[in-house]
Amino acid sequence: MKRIGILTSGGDAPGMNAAVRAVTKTAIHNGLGVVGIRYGFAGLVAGDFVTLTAEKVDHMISLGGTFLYSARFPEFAQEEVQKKGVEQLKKHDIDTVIVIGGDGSYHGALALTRLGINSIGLPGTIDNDIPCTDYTIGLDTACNTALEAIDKIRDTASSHHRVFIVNVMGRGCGDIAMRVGLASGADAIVVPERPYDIKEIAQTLTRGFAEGKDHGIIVLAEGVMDADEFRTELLKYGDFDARANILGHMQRGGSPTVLDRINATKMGNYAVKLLLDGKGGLAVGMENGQLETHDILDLFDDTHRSDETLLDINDEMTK
Ligand SMILES: Nc1ncnc2c1ncn2[C@@H]1O[C@H](COP(=O)(O)OP(=O)(O)O)[C@@H](O)[C@H]1O
Ligand SMILES: O=P(O)(O)OC[C@H]1O[C@](O)(COP(=O)(O)O)[C@@H](O)[C@@H]1O
Ligand SMILES: [Mg+2]
Repeated sequence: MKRIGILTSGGDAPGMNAAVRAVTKTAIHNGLGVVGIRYGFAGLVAGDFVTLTAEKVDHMISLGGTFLYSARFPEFAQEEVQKKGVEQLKKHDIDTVIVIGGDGSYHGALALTRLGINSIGLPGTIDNDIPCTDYTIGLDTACNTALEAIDKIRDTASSHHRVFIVNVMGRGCGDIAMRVGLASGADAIVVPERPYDIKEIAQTLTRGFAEGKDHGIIVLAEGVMDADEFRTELLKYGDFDARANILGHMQRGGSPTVLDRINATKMGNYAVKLLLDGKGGLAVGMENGQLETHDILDLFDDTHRSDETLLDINDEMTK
């Protein structure tokens, strides 16, 4: 093993830079070279490579986004395109790759391993939608950013006795909504993982206002439905003023939290050790704070399991 290539792919996530830094510093400590591949799999195929040094990654631990840039490059699903990527790696003496991204990016990591380049996947996505891990890099920062925004929305909601429907990211996964819903004291958390009764939510809020409540917050996962559509439906059954608010891409930015920095650093350090042991085709995850690995192939047959106890607790306090 000579040189590790590292790339970030799919949606960016706070902590990706911390993971790249950890990989670079660990690799250098072990006498290996590290090459940053810019723009995800698109840059891999184009040969957009940059040598990483300890100095280059030194201050990266606190920066949001990804300094290697990211891309969505669906063409990488085609084997002939993957082979072009492998040619580029061979040309640059890179024999192993670490891919930081979500479930889509793991397909790319597995394809590289099958073509002879041992690759390890690190879970870099705010969505927390990857099977066999209860944490993904960026989740904690995204939740804190959304929480801060909801706390502010609550101020204006109270002043005007309004209900706010706050749409948070997560694609088909409700984990961000479950976390920030509970942490913000939402009146309802609406996620794809669990059926909901919009009439019941509206009636509970109407009753709350009648009893002296001065605002309402509904945290809506983006995978359920559009926030405006939800508002229209809600107002059919409720007697109150309501506004819809989409938090959007702000949830992907910002300096990573302590948790995201520590976990990204642990995962980056671990990924290099796996490659040094000759491993490939593995995804690094975390369960109950402990690092774990799973065959990427097994992930594709599995689904992510959310901590639905958060919903149970919220339901018990709000219904
Ligand atoms: N089936 C696949 N085979 C190879 N590469 C893939 C495959 N699916 C996705 N990718 C690569 O991973 C990238 C990121 O995937 P995407 O689903 O957009 O985000 P994420 O990895 O964050 O879930 C894609 O743009 C593509 O380059
Ligand atoms: O940045 P885009 O292309 O608008 O995509 C938005 C999507 O990306 C995410 O922010 C992150 O998703 P991935 O990590 O799978 O790329 C989702 O929460 C959201 O649905
Ligand atoms: Mg994804």
